Amino acid sequence: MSEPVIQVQSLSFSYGETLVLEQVDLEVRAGEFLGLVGPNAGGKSTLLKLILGLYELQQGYIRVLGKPPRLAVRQLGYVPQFPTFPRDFPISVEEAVALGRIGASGRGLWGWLSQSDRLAAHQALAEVEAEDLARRPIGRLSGGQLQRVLLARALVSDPKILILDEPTANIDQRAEGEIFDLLARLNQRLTILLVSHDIAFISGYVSRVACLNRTLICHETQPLTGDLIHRLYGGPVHRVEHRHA
Ligand SMILES: Nc1ncnc2c1ncn2[C@@H]1O[C@H](COP(=O)(O)OP(=O)(O)OP(=O)(O)O)[C@@H](O)[C@H]1O
Repeated sequence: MSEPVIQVQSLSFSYGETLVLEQVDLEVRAGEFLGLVGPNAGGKSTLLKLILGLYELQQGYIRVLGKPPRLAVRQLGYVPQFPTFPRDFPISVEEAVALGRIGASGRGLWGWLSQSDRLAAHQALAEVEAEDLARRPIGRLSGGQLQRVLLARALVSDPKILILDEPTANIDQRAEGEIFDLLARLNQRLTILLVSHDIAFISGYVSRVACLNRTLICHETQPLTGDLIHRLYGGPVHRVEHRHA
């Protein structure tokens, strides 16, 4: 079995008085394509942000590539649920993608783009089949095109793990299929952790599904059953046995 690249143990997290993650254990192994599913407000984005080192750990243990999250962040590519720049930001696609590299390198956001930044941006855009968009203003993209560009921005720093939060929430089914075909290809060289609401759709692509509704409800390799989905979205929340391949 391949080595674990993300290890989460006994993780609990609260916003003020509100407990949103309780005793979560999760392991992602090198080469996996793990789908993290669950109802709204189940804590999925919070778990991703803890893995990315964006939030301070309160209780429990996280290691990413064997290191505390903040020390591993440059080896992670992140596609957030909502882009962090406004759509009318006056920059080109090429510049927006290259900014992903500047963030990862620790240089200031407004450092000049070097020739190698531009080259890396073009390579990342080629990898997501969007090189033709390089000169386009970032505000003039369709939802599907913007998602590709955000994916290129996550790839530009040459990460080992790709983390995506609902990457296809606002695009049509055809564009969604194209993005997932692309992710399946990227999974040949990268570990992927992806949050989604759509269990039925992602189960055709992912190698494993973990279900989160405050606690980790399942950690499956088998197809999801109606009973499990009921427990996840409808019934009372309790932990069930984790099963590994
Ligand atoms: N910065 C914050 N401050 C306070 N509460 C927050 C914050 N971020 C999230 N929450 C709350 O924590 C809970 C879990 O939110 P989170 O975004 O992690 O869930 P999610 O499973 O990703 O939801 P969704 O599927 O709707 O995106 C929700 O009740 C949310 O309102």
